[in-house]
Amino acid sequence: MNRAVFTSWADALLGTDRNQRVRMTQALVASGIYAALSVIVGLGVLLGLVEPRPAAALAVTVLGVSAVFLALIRSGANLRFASDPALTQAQGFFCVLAACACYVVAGPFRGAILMTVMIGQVFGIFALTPRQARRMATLGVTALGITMTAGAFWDPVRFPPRIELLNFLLIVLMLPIIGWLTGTLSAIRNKLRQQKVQLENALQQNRLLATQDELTGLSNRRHMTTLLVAERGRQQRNRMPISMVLMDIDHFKRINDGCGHQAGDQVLQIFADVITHGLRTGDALARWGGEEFLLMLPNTTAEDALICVERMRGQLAARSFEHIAPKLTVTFSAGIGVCTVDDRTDAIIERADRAMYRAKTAGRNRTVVA
Ligand SMILES: Nc1nc2c(ncn2[C@@H]2O[C@H](COP(=O)(O)OP(=O)(O)OP(=O)(O)O)[C@@H](O)[C@H]2O)c(=O)[nH]1
Repeated sequence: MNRAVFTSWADALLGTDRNQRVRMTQALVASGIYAALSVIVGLGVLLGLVEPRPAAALAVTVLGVSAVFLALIRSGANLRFASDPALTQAQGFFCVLAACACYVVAGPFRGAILMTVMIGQVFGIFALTPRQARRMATLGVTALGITMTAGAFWDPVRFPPRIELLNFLLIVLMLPIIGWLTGTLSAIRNKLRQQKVQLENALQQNRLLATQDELTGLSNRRHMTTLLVAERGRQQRNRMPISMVLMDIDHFKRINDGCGHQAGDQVLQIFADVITHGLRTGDALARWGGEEFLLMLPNTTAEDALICVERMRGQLAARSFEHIAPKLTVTFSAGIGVCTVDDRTDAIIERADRAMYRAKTAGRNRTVVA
């Protein structure tokens, strides 16, 4: 069978969702084990060791219930059980009941049936918490204990008490050990999952730090350089001017010295917030240095950039800084450089920088076009 045909068959049988495929595969393996068990019990019938009617009833019930589990998972109905979507607890509970019934039906080879309960426990590794694994082991010991005691009490010929006692001791020894192993493995699995989430978060944080300024959340200088290169690439096609605006907060040192470094930080954050809110899609603002910001306005002439910057000046003037320090006002000086297709980016930023310094020397709180 070629690969594409195999994949489409696998998709039809298991579904396409990754988690559901895992659950479906596990339920199919469990069904396979029940089917194999039914065949072995059937052989017991052929060999005259097992009664045919109870064996048939057991096989039909076990395979029927397995089919129900498969249908629940394949249809997605299992997802309604948010705490255990793999239905592991229900399947484990059913496995214990099936093993008890099989133990009664199996006749002289019932000792071997005890292994099926253990297999049921091992399936718990995939989904049970350590507590649930212990509970499942306790359920197995209790249910089989009751079955063996009842057999020895009511039918001591078929269930000789001494053999039942030995079988029970075997179960008492094995199930708690498997339960403990299952619980330990499941704890390791949960820890690995937590570590994976922590690693993903740390990676995401690293990615942000590589492109963002931590204080203001704006693009950092490095990221802005990447954005500039990309925009210059687009400009080669659309041949529109790009305005570069350097903005510098006025007398920022006084704010730091008079109100404290923390107040200075807050002013930087508010400044970034006000300017960001005045941007169109495609515009970009970066923290270029300490209290210096670079604004990139694609497809924008110097006249339009000036209008835009003066609008931002008005928005900043309207913003209150009283909660940081009484009577505190914040202004900025800006220089605009316009970049055409043939200009070098760094030359235009330098030109905007010189224009910004002219705005400073001319009295601050103004914009100068280079
Ligand atoms: N709070 C705070 N201050 C910063 C940060 N980065 C740079 N600064 C300060 O920003 C101040 C910049 O001061 P100057 O370059 O002298 O300029 P200025 O006081 O703004 O004066 P003009 O630019 O001439 O209007 C310095 O005191 C820096 O320490 C920061 O992240 N947080």
